[in-house]
Amino acid sequence: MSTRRMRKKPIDDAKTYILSCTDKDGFMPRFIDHYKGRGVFATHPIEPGDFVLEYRGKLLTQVECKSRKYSEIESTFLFDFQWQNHHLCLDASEEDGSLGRLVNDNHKNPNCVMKKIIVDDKPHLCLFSLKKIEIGDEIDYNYGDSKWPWRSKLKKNQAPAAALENETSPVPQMLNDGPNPDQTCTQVKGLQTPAAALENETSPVPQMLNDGPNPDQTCTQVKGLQTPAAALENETSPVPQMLNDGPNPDQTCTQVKGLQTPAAALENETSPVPQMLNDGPNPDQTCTQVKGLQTPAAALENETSPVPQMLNDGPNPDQTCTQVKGLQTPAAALENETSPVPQMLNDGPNPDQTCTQVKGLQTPAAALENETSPVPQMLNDGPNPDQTCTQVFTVQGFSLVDYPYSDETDEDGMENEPPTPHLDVILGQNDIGPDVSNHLYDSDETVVKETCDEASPSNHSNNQSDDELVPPLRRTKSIMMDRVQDFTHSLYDSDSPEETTFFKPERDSQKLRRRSCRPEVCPENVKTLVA
Ligand SMILES: C[S@@+](CC[C@H](N)C(=O)[O-])C[C@H]1O[C@@H](n2cnc3c(N)ncnc32)[C@H](O)[C@@H]1O
Repeated sequence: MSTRRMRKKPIDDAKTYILSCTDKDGFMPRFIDHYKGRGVFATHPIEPGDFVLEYRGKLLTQVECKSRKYSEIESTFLFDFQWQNHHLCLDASEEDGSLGRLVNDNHKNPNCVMKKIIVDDKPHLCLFSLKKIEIGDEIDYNYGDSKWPWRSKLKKNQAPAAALENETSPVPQMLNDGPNPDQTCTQVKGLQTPAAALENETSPVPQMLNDGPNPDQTCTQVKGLQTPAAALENETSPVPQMLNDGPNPDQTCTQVKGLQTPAAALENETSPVPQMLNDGPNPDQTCTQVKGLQTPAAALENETSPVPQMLNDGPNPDQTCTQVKGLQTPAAALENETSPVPQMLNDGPNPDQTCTQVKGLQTPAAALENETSPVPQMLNDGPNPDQTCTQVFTVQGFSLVDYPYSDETDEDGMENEPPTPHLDVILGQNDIGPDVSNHLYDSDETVVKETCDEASPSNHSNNQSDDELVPPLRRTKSIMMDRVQDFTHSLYDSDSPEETTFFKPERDSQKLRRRSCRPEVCPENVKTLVA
């Protein structure tokens, strides 16, 4: 008799983890180097087509996303995509301990691809493997058609200066821990449904290790998103107004206020885009972290450190003690072998912290700042393509450093090439691996069928075309979801050809920044903090 365990359908697997708001077992974050930062590595073999990780974060409208101010580093955690004619952004800039956000870019030979998965009428971004992934392999995927600085070999022998960046940088975000209450409404609900419970029976994901999101916050959000009452309220809008009540008053009052400035309010009146305005960064989180990042000691260390490689594998201990413990200590590694839920041991952010930051992000001062920014902060149009290209290269400042691990050869001619047309990306994608659809599974069930009710208000798209809402350049930078369909359409059809996802280019800063050790990934910081 065969003892072979039946393989769970990848799509169901994905849903399980989406609903439980946990990461799958079999992956570990590890510090790679000062340029690449952390990466995610397989600790178990992965079959082609397998669900890998969710790219978790806060689901925002692009309008809201643009109204927020992100640091350069934060910006690299923004993932724009389209869904049902809505232009959304997954903001994974908060260090919530999830692994999906730590997966690095590989545009040449990625082993994973991002897909949209709809659960409870809400889109999620998930990585699926394109090929067999062995233990020890780094998980990666193509960030999209963009001249990401690390793809080019540029100036050499210029030492990066993270310390300088720390002095001037507006609060890198990757420090805090604990699940973001904004994110998990649906997930929390999902955790408690019988269906989820059943699914979890076959899942190796224990659910109860963390405190989880604040139920009050979550309920409100879920209400906002899903009750018929909310739909009624939106009589003038074809799209449900997913305006939640905002965060716990202790936390992000200012931010919520900031989000609801008259301009935003006007926008909301006419915008067909669901207003998934959640409450931004958790105020609790970043104060300590920021402190941790900006202490003179840390700065000095960054300046003088000869870049030790591989000493640690995770975030700055100052920030995420619990998280680091859970995720990254050797003990945690062992734990990971037996426990698939390394993420949820901590207890969320401290409400005291980021009020100031949040304020700073949203106050009129921030708006003024935007006025002087070379990057237009407009509602739907995003940056001018030209500006953006420059921005990608100059704002991030990567071009200043010798990126020793560039995966681009000089022959690639990336340096002087204009942004690759979208079509090239699609074609390029065909090269990234074999068609693995046969290895997946054959399911008649699609995520969309399962969760997207035709009558759902969220399906009432406006007449505006994508072109009107999304600037062409963004498209050129997008990760085309549909290219994934080559091998995944047999799985589900949650993507429509026009739907795209892509990371945002850096938008806010005008300065050339240099960077080396990002504090949250600096081994020396970890050492110091651990000591
Ligand atoms: C979404 S984050 C990925 C996690 C990141 N490595 C970290 O430690 O937080 C994107 C950032 O990772 C780095 N990165 C991603 N892919 C890279 C690559 N192929 N080479 C070098 N750096 C990369 C860049 O700094 C980029 O801004």
